[in-house]
Amino acid sequence: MLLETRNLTKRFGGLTAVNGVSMHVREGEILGLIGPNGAGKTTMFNLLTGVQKASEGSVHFLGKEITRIPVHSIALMGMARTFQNIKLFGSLSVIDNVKIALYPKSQLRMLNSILKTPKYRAETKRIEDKAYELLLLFGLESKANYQADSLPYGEQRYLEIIRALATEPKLLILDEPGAGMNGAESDRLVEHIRTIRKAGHTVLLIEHDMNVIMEVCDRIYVIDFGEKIAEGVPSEIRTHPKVIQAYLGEEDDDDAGNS
Ligand SMILES: Nc1ncnc2c1ncn2[C@@H]1O[C@H](COP(=O)(O)OP(=O)(O)OP(=O)(O)O)[C@@H](O)[C@H]1O
Repeated sequence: MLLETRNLTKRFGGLTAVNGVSMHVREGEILGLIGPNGAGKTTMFNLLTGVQKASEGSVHFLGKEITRIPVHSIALMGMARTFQNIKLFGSLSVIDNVKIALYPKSQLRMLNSILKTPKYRAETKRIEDKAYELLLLFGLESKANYQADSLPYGEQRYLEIIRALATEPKLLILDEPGAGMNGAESDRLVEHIRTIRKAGHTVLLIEHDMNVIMEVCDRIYVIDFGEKIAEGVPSEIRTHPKVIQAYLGEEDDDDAGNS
């Protein structure tokens, strides 16, 4: 098992944001975690990535308990994430944004770079090729030399995913990747996530948007009021009475808010 939570619980004072959630992610799958507004998705995400610490229960990654491990150590173990807010180097080119993410794994050393040794040149070429290969996955290769913040919103979010992939993570966690995208952008997102899976990556997708999740996930967990209310393949989730109830309840809330 790549990632596993056992009875994970997080309390904020009197409020239990996540309540005894057990879930697992298998290698090579695309797993979805969904739930209506305030269900506890962000809190789950923070517990998995180490940003917040559990009140009870545990998180295991690659067979090791990581419940109390600092966030940067978890990242070094191979858990990569994207952020809800775009965090690119906006004034740099698209390809330089990818290259920066590739450097920590590269063999470049200061001396090699000063002396411009053959090893340095070979490694620079390897990074350039790898960066193009990643851009190609998302159809961004023709925009490699554009300034990153000149890209449309959806493509900036794709670039964020590419940067996370560049670190060659064992697990990629995408936090609401479809948020703020228009219909065409989120359709392309679905295609790109499928491409990532074909390339052998394991993805945990945390989303509010049911459509994106239903299109790409192998399995789905649904939480509501901090508790797991359903798990299964998309067809099971789509027709699950508790899921329908949770999302319909949300629509009712929205109606009430709008009237
Ligand atoms: N730091 C915090 N202190 C107190 N309460 C919190 C904190 N973080 C989250 N909560 C509460 O925990 C519950 C779950 O919130 P969370 O943000 O995890 O839900 P969510 O599913 O991500 O919601 P959304 O889709 O609206 O972002 C909510 O009632 C929220 O108000």
